[in-house]
Amino acid sequence: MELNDTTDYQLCFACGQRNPYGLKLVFQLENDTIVSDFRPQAEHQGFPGVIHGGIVATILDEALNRTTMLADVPAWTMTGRLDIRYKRYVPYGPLLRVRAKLEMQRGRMAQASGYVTLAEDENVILAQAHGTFMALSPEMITNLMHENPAMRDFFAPHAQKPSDEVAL
Ligand SMILES: CCCCCCCCCCCCCC(=O)SCCNC(=O)CCNC(=O)[C@H](O)C(C)(C)COP(=O)(O)OP(=O)(O)OC[C@H]1O[C@@H](n2cnc3c(N)ncnc32)[C@H](O)[C@@H]1OP(=O)(O)O
Repeated sequence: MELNDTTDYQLCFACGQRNPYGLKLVFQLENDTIVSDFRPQAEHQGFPGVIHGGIVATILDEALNRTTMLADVPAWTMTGRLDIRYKRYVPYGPLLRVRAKLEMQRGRMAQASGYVTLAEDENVILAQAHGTFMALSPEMITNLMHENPAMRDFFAPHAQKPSDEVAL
């Protein structure tokens, strides 16, 4: 199962390795959870020494989103709802870890939860989140593949063969 974009797109703000302004997160599967370590840069601060809450939200959003790849029917999803509790300020300096798990999937909807912690001690929970995610519609996937042929492999389980493709 491919958790990271290896196509020539790679512009996602959170995970795109070609996005010069992005966070360049790389995800791994670990015991049914999605994990990524992240070392914030100076530009990710809000208050001095404090990582901006929007950056923390992005990390959680992206990790929770990835858990839908662990569903019985893996799917790429859009975030419908994201609830975050910022428990402690996220410090600029130490390596951080985000870990997320799939809570449930029903039809096109999935729910997931996760944490941002210090990488060296996952007992130090800095922020936690719960979210609802909706599988991309077949029409949206077809459009994405039409506009970005490299995504065909990425979405292969859902892909229509070229001969099936409807004129857009
Ligand atoms: C090569 C590939 C590379 C890929 C790039 C790398 C990966 C990048 C990954 C990036 C990841 C980045 C992540 C991002 O940044 S994703 C971007 C941020 N999110 C969005 O832009 C989403 C915008 N909203 C929508 O598109 C639609 O509203 C969605 C898709 C969410 C639903 O619209 P849809 O038309 O599908 O459904 P419906 O409206 O008919 O509703 C049907 C039912 O579904 C349930 N429901 C619906 N909404 C919610 C909700 N909010 N909470 C709870 N439940 C919800 C509810 O039961 C509802 O029934 P009812 O209650 O109405 O009766």
